[in-house]
Amino acid sequence: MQGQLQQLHGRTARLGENQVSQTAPISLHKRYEQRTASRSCTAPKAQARSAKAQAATSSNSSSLDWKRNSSQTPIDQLPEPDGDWSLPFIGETPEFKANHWEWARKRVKKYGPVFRSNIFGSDVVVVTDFIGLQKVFGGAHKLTQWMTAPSLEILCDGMLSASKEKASHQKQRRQQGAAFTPDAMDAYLPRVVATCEAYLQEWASQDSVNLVPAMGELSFDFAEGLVVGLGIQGEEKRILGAKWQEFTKGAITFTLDAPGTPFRRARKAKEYILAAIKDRVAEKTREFERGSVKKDTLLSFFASAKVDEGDPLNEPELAMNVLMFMLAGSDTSRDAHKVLLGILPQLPTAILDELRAEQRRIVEKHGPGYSRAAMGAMRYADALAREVLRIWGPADVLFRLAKEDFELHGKRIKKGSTILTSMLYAKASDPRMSAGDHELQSVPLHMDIHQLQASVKPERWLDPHNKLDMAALATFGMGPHSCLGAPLYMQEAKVLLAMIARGYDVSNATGEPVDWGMSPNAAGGSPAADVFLKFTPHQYV
Ligand code: HEM
Repeated sequence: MQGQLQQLHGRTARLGENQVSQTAPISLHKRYEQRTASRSCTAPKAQARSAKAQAATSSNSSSLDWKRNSSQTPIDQLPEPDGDWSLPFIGETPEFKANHWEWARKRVKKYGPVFRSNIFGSDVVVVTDFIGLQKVFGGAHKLTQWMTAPSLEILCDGMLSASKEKASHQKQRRQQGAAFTPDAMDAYLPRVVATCEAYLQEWASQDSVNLVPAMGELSFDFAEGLVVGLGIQGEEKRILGAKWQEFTKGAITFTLDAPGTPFRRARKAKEYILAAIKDRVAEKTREFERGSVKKDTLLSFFASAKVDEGDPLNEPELAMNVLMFMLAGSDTSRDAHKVLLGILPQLPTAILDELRAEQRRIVEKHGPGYSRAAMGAMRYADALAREVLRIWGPADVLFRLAKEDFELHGKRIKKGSTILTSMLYAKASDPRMSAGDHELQSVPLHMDIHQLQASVKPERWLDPHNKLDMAALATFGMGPHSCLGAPLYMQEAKVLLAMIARGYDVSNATGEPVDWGMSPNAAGGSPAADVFLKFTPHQYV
């Protein structure tokens, strides 16, 4: 399901109709060479330079700050960003897709933290640090406008345009936000627990589990079950899952609506899915009419918020919202769970020991169940899940449109420019994490998934001096459009980690260390080849 709702839940997005993002996969050997290229010791000078350059940087969402022009020079006298957008169509896409870090690193060194490029057939202004992200995302609806691929807009029947204007977006967010409150999270918890239990038991009964397809099934189950709660099983579920794949594969593509095109297949798949959820939506509408609504799914919380706002319940519109929630929550979660579970066999023993020790303390205090209090006490599991998202999070790029001319790092971003925010490079160069090596080697040590001993440090999230919040992950976006589903993903991740820590050993049945590829969304995929895990029951807690 590579073609996901890229802008709603931010993976490497492809822009509209002239998006040709596939490049030839590079060989494993080549990938290794690129990864290790110029990996040398960190220069203290570079460290100091980097820390100084970003001393004022904070990614805390509370400090999201924007000002149209922070320089002394009038905007129309500022220079435009440097860079190369002379190559039309393919532009720098192959280099970007092959190795996002290296592509950004070279250009930041040459042009500074904001430069221009041509990616996926569009001229873009690239923003690569947290100062820039704060301005671009914090300035939503004023300096910048949310954007997505035309194919997706059409498939969602124009509903995504609500995200573009302040008033409609705020209203939409209020209503959608009702599905992610702490009370809503409590309502979903039993289903999350039951789903994780069932999958872990099933995986333990198998000789080995193919990581990526298994996480695809799990995430689809989470998405379908928590959003709409169809309660389907067997063949019916298999067909719906297949239709879902067709829909998401064709959601970001050329808008050519002809027989056999991905867009036509996606449109047909969408109609099938909407028909499948129609009855459940109608049932929910009747519950409202009877005044006996059972709040147990995202749909029910969202519909209640609409009623509270005095909006009449319209079944087709509810169904489209269900589709959007599922779209937002499935592939991103699959990719995040894939890394969370895939790295377990390679994690330093001390981390696994601490995870189990925390679960022992929690069970002693709260009992074996998964209550709100028990979930709240899982601070180490929470920190580990964040750390994995930080290192190899699904969203490494988001796009925005400049609504008006504004200044960034002394450059003029012109109204109408497409802005590509590199969340991956912003994290790589985050002075709270990087020792400066992001300037010297393509993958900085603090984000190197192939060197977990050095990169994974859950404790950095537990030290209040670091002042890290979810925005520091960048992977959930920042500012007014930031991910509403983050608490739901974190709940799933914590339950999975807790159950594994209490009762399973996870080993790599492939026999070789996992090759995660060049970056989370690099051409060639991540992981670069099938990974098989073995789940062995072991009563630790
Ligand atoms: C690891 C999992 C996830 C990741 C990495 C992720 C990432 C993101 C990102 C980056 C955005 C911001 C997009 C932008 O600014 O253009 C976003 C928005 C959103 N996400 Fe997620 N997401 C995840 C899971 C979920 C889940 C499980 C749901 C719900 C079922 C969800 C619902 C949403 C919604 C509704 C928005 C739109 C917010 C708005 O525009 O106001 N996400 N997500």
